[in-house]
Amino acid sequence: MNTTHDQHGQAPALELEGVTKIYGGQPPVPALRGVSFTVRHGELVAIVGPSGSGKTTLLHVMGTLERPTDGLIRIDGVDAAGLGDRQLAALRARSIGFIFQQFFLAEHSTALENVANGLLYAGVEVGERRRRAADALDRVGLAHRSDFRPTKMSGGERQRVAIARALVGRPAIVLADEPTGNLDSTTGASILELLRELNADGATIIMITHDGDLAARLPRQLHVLDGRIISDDSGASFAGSGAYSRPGKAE
Ligand SMILES: Nc1ncnc2c1ncn2[C@@H]1O[C@H](COP(=O)(O)OP(=O)(O)OP(=O)(O)O)[C@@H](O)[C@H]1O
Repeated sequence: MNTTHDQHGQAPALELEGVTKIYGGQPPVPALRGVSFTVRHGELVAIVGPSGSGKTTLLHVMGTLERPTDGLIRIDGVDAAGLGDRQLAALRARSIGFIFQQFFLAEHSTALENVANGLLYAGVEVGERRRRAADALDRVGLAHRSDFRPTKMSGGERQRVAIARALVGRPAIVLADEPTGNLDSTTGASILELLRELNADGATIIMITHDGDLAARLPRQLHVLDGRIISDDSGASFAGSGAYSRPGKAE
């Protein structure tokens, strides 16, 4: 596959071409069956499908947490298949931010320490890590909670800390796995709005969800069924104000 650079010579944030994933066993389970798509810098994309359709497998493969059985993955123009495990871990630390339904915060560390730890493997010295973490907490509206531990925070606040941690290294892509799944609908809506604001500010975000209504609120939806992308809908109308609409951005 040849990387398609845009008019500024920039490679896409993420490219998948003919990706398959077959889990071994008797019988083998084909979880992904020839998945191809491109996500450009600055996009906000939902990957939506029912339980068992392959979303989690796709997230793991996009995030280089698992290698595909076949096919190509490029992160910011870098071919993941050509990298050994240590180089892949370095690419992941530099280029990918993760947000999970269960937050996965260190309970005994403060919000600031949790976010600063997002830079542990990026070769940034400790003072700078803390400065950038404070900035990231400010971006998610939690500057006043820097010294709180997650145990003293609401679910929505915990997810904001996790989002700050994912964004603190300014990765090429942020992968969010059901980020509102553990939250009530009002808090979930505010987290979705935050993701839209961060995207309007330049972050490239891919959100996995089983919730079609949630997906419909993002500018592009990739529908997954039985390990295949069955549709790629761009330019859907926004349920919100439209302030973050990016007409012509998603192709
Ligand atoms: N480690 C594994 N070993 C064997 N089969 C697996 C494994 N992980 C997932 N599968 C199978 O691969 C298919 C896709 O699973 P996957 O978890 O990716 O779907 P999903 O869309 O994320 O589902 P959910 O929304 O329920 O989490 C399913 O048939 C599942 O049973």
